[in-house]
Amino acid sequence: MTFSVAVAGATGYAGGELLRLLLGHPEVTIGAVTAHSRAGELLGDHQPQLLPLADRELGRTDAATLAGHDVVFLALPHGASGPLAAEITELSPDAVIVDCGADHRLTDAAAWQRFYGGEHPGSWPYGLPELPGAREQLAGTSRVAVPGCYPTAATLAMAPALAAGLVQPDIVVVAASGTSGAGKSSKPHLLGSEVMGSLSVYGVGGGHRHTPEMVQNLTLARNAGAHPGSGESPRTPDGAADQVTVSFTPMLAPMPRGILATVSAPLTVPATGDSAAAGAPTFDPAAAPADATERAREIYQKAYAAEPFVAVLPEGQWPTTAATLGANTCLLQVAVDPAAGPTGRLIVIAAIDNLTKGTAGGAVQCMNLALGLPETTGLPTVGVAP
Ligand SMILES: NC(=O)C1=CN([C@@H]2O[C@H](COP(=O)(O)OP(=O)(O)OC[C@H]3O[C@@H](n4cnc5c(N)ncnc54)[C@H](OP(=O)(O)O)[C@@H]3O)[C@@H](O)[C@H]2O)C=CC1
Ligand SMILES: CC(=O)N[C@@H](CCC(=O)OP(=O)(O)O)C(=O)O
Repeated sequence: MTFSVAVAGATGYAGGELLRLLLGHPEVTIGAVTAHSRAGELLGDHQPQLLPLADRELGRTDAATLAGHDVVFLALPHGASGPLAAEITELSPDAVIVDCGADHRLTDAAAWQRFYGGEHPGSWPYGLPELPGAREQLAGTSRVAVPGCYPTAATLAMAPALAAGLVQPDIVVVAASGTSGAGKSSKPHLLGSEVMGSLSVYGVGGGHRHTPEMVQNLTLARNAGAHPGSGESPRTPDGAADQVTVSFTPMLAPMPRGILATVSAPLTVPATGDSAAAGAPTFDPAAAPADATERAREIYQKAYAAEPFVAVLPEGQWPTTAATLGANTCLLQVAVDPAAGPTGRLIVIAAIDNLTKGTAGGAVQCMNLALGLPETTGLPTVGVAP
């Protein structure tokens, strides 16, 4: 038996990548493919890379067209998926709905209000299976909120260090993204002549809407590590004070896809090995390797040993976006700068393809979990390099 899937937003970048992956998925058949301004046109006119679907007519993005499928992927602008999901559910109560947009990612209504505005649409199970507890929530779910692309890279980069108590909860993220992250609709700052041959920043000073998502994920990772049912008390009696802080600076890189993130935080224990420093590490510095970078590598290798899509590269190798293109992978490398600040600083480099592990690949990974399929079904781990 195969599962029928529909893709709303099939003319967009996320929709196109979803269809590329779904065409190679052995357990699904592709049903409705829908669009907004291009409804009624042929998919092949907008996604020429999807040759087997070139003659498919684009349907309208409405509940009637999307109902009757086992799975519906929504790859629509922010705000469009909440009401549509409710209408689809009325017609197809058992459908699995996977939302690639931001509408259902945040649990904190105040953060939603501040960064997105309008009424908080509520939160759905968060689609990053590698986050503590998430895989269990996603198994058999009928709702998935696919993470933002930058939060995927930043969370995978820093969660193990926070969970292990290796770093203080004071995180700095600087990440460069390819232009497809901004979607297909033309924007003046994304014209070829503005982007080519130039690297630029935006959302500087805490203004980017992915900041609260990173805070949410990294706080969860830290707390999961701090007291994972061991009877240990939380680090502070006041839950809010336990929150991780994130300073995030995004950059636009002159390339179509890929994210390279540099994520760093001060160590809890000085890199030189003096264990009398601030923080309450759950790892044992006395039993860990003397070299701080080696210590960090050990924590990351252990954290991701069983993860099919996250790899800590061999010592001396650094992640590149090219090595992840088209693959549902996140490549990591860690280093400690012992001279940075009083304790030294952990630096983690993460590379993903924003459209694959950063959106559509992550979405298919979650669909697999929701449907009870092996998590890796239909997902490439081999990148297209150079
Ligand atoms: N690009 C990325 O790297 C990532 C994207 N996402 C999320 O995925 C979603 C889609 O992004 P992306 O593919 O990049 O965007 P695009 O701009 O490339 O595509 C948008 C799609 O939505 C359709 N659409 C436009 N307006 C409406 C509307 N009012 N109602 C219904 N459908 C509409 C478009 O149809 P038509 O062409 O017919 O107008 C098109 O199919 C967004 O929520 C985005 O935040 C998440 C993570 C990363
Ligand atoms: C380069 C670029 O512009 N990237 C997008 C993020 C893409 C993404 O993850 O999207 P959503 O949160 O919108 O789903 C941005 O910074 O707004």
